[in-house]
Amino acid sequence: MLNIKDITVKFGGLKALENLSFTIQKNTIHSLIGPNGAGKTTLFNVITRIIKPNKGNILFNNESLLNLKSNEIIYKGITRTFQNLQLFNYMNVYENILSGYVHTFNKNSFNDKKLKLKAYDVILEISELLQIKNRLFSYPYQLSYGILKRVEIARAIVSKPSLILFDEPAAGLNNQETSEILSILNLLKSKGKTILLVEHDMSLVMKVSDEITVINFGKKIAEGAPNEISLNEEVINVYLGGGKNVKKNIRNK
Ligand SMILES: Nc1ncnc2c1ncn2[C@@H]1O[C@H](COP(=O)(O)OP(=O)(O)OP(=O)(O)O)[C@@H](O)[C@H]1O
Repeated sequence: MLNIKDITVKFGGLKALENLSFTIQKNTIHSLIGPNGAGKTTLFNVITRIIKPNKGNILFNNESLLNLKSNEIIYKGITRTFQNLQLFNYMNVYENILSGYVHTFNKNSFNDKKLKLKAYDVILEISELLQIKNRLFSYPYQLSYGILKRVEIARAIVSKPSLILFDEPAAGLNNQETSEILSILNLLKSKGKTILLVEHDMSLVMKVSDEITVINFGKKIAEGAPNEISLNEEVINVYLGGGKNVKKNIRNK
């Protein structure tokens, strides 16, 4: 479904990504892991056309994404969530979710009653799925971080994308909220979605992933199923074996 082909991104003298290639199969949960600064968010920014790579290509269903502008990606069926919440604080939950849907409107159809009703139906369906229906008219400052994460997911899926990029959905969440994220990811997969997940919570990654790609300093160092990755010596050395992430994993178990 998504072919990342030989991507290199340079920031001045720093190679944030170097000849990175991997493929995400349709209707799978594919995780991208690696230490801080490995290049994970940079790859999300390349896929969503925020950053232009110096080299390589990204093919989505065999079509290059590099010919598109950032705001055209959604029409191809690709959406994302952000590492730090990017909700509109002056909008209520309904309006925030609607902001992920308005690309189907144009300036002549903004007052079209039928379209508004359709948007209402879709938002209701999505908010029911994510169990935030009773929060639709609350404002972000009134909600817990866990609920806000779900609102952001609702906004990302309201356009019915086929590929969703999740940038650290469990960051800052407690165990209960993290297990809700696990259920949401599995639910989306059961509905036919394909997911690219960037996440530091290894307990979540190991439980939810079909395939894992590991990068370090912008280069792929391993790829495989969770059981293979958790036994891979290089991955253990550079990422799983010590420091901050291990502490995080223990905290999240
Ligand atoms: N706009 C930029 N300008 C210069 N350097 C950047 C820029 N964006 C990222 N970098 C650098 O590129 C490297 C990769 O960063 P990136 O944010 O992609 O890592 P990451 O794997 O997502 O890290 P984390 O797990 O901490 O979120 C880092 O060394 C970072 O400092």
